[in-house]
Amino acid sequence: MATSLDWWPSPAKLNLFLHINARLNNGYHALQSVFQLLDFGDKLAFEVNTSSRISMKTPIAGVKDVDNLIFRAAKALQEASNTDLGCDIYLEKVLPMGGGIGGGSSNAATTLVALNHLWQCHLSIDELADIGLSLGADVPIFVRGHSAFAEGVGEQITPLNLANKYYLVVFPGCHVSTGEIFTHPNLPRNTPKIRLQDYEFSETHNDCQKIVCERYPKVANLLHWLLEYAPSRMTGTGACLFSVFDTKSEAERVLSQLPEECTGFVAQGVNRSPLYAKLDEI
Ligand SMILES: C[C@@](CO)(OP(=O)(O)O)[C@H](O)COP(=O)(O)OP(=O)(O)OC[C@H]1O[C@@H](n2ccc(N)nc2=O)[C@H](O)[C@@H]1O
Ligand SMILES: Nc1ncnc2c1ncn2[C@@H]1O[C@H](COP(=O)(O)OP(=O)(O)O)[C@@H](O)[C@H]1O
Repeated sequence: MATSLDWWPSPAKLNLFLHINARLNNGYHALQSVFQLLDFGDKLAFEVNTSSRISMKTPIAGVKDVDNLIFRAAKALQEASNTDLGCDIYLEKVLPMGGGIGGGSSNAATTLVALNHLWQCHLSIDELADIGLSLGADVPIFVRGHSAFAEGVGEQITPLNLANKYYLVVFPGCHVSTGEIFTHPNLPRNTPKIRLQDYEFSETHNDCQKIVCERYPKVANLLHWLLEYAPSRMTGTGACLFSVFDTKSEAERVLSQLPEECTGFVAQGVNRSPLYAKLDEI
């Protein structure tokens, strides 16, 4: 690995709630959710070359480079901007994959925003968000870089200023496929829409949680355990769970007592993505 790489943050998100309002004709589902960005995540570094070659220097085990959302994002930007430039890409992965904390989508967004700057493509945020949506429903949120209320399949976004709570995020040690949950016959699919101004954590829920708990006892047991300490819920389609705290020390105390088979981290909720704090520094 090169000696001094310039790292770009790729933060995690939580779905503080997830209501499924309808099944759409294309098989997707209309949702409402609050996306809370966190001050914790993966890191990416890019070394620009003039050969137009895009190369993953730190491949992800089990994910082919052509399927890696980072590679796909770089390729999509190369095509959209007509640049002749390429890059070597380094990834420091800390977020569990398929955990509902958006690691892959965030990696794609960081790649789009960083390379737009490094390749001097001058695409607007709207253009980057459109490219992002073609890669995954959650990518536009990370491109726009603000905690948000989301509707539709996640593309209708209203930025939000949320209280900067501390979150204990726990990975129960099992992966849940998003497709598996959305195709389940018993998934609730007609939760009435709420108005953004009526949003309160305690008045909302995650429509995927019951099915995931039924199919994955590890998730159910861990949720039961966490609820003894703090308000707790599943994020996205799982399998990660989170608990909400007012102070970092309370969250860290519960982290230190986690059952052995789980891993977790404590992060603060942030309204603005650390990705944009990095851009500001440049
Ligand atoms: C529901 C969320 C909330 O954050 O779950 P997580 O993936 O984070 O757990 C996401 O929007 C997920 O987005 P993403 O993970 O990009 O999903 P995609 O790859 O686009 O879709 C995987 C599959 O899930 C189903 N799907 C996904 C999103 C959606 N709004 N309706 C769906 O029915 C479709 O069957 C699709 O084929
Ligand atoms: N750079 C990447 N990081 C994580 N996952 C990726 C990446 N590229 C492709 N994937 C694929 O996307 C899937 C979902 O990943 P991720 O976004 O981390 O989970 P989730 O959508 O549940 O939050 C992974 O299981 C993996 O197969």
